[in-house]
Amino acid sequence: MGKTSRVVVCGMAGVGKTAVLEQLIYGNITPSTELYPTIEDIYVASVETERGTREKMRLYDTAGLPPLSGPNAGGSTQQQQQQQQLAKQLLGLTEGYVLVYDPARPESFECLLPLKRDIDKNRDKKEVAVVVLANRMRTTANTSGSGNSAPAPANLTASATLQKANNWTLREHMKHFEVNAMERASLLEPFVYLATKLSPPPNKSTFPQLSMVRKSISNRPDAAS
Ligand SMILES: Nc1nc2c(ncn2[C@@H]2O[C@H](COP(=O)(O)OP(=O)(O)OP(=O)(O)O)[C@@H](O)[C@H]2O)c(=O)[nH]1
Repeated sequence: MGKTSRVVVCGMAGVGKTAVLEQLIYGNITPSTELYPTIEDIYVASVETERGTREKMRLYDTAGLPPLSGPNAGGSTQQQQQQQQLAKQLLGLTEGYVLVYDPARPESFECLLPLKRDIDKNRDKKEVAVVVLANRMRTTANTSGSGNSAPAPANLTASATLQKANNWTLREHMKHFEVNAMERASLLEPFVYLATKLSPPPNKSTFPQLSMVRKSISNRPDAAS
C-alpha cells in the first residue's frame, strides 16, 4: 500500500456527512444517534478497490455549508460566499471529493453547484475524483394520506431533485449514488468506486523490457561474440 489519498467530504449542514463516515468506518450509527455539527474531523480508512488492492484514504469531514439563499440562510451575501468556498489549502491538496446532499432538501443540492465550480477552478489541471451522494434522511410514506395512491409532496420534491442531480452529474462526468447513512451496505459501492478512481493501475512502461533490449543488442551483427 503506497500513498494516502486525501478526500474531502462536503455539503450543506445536516445532510449526514458525519453519519456517512461514522457508519462506513465504524458501523455504529442508528436513527437515534445524536451527532453534533462538525467543525473539522479527520478519519483514516483503508478501502478495497475494484481490483482487490487497498487504498488508504484520509477523509476530511468538513463543517456544513449554509444554504445559498432563502429564509434560513444566515449572514450577508459576502459572508455566505466566503463560507461556500472550501478552505483554499484543502482544495489545492485534495485528490478526491465526496459531495453529499439530501434530495428532500433541494437547497442542499443547489449548494453543490458553486462548490463543484470551486473545485474545478482550484484543481490546477490535476485529476480529481468526485462522487455525489444523495443521502435521503427521511423516507416519507408513498401516499398523501388521503386514501389515494398519489405520491406525497415530499416524495415529489425528492424525485425532482434526484432527477436534477442525475442530469448534472452526467453532464459533469461524476458518479451519483443514492445512499442511506443508516444502511452501511449502501455506502460501500461509492467508496469502493472512489478508492478505485484514486488508485489507477500502474501505466505499462513505454520502454522495452530489459531482456528484450539485451536480446536485440546481442543479435546485432557487430555485437561482440
Ligand atoms: N434517519 C436518518 N438520520 C440521519 C441520516 N443521516 C444523518 N442523520 C441524522 O441527522 C443528524 C445530522 O447528521 P450529521 O451526520 O451530523 O450531518 P452533517 O452533514 O455532518 O452535519 P454538519 O456537521 O452540521 O455539517 C444526525 O443526528 C444524524 O444521526 C439518515 O440517513 N437517516
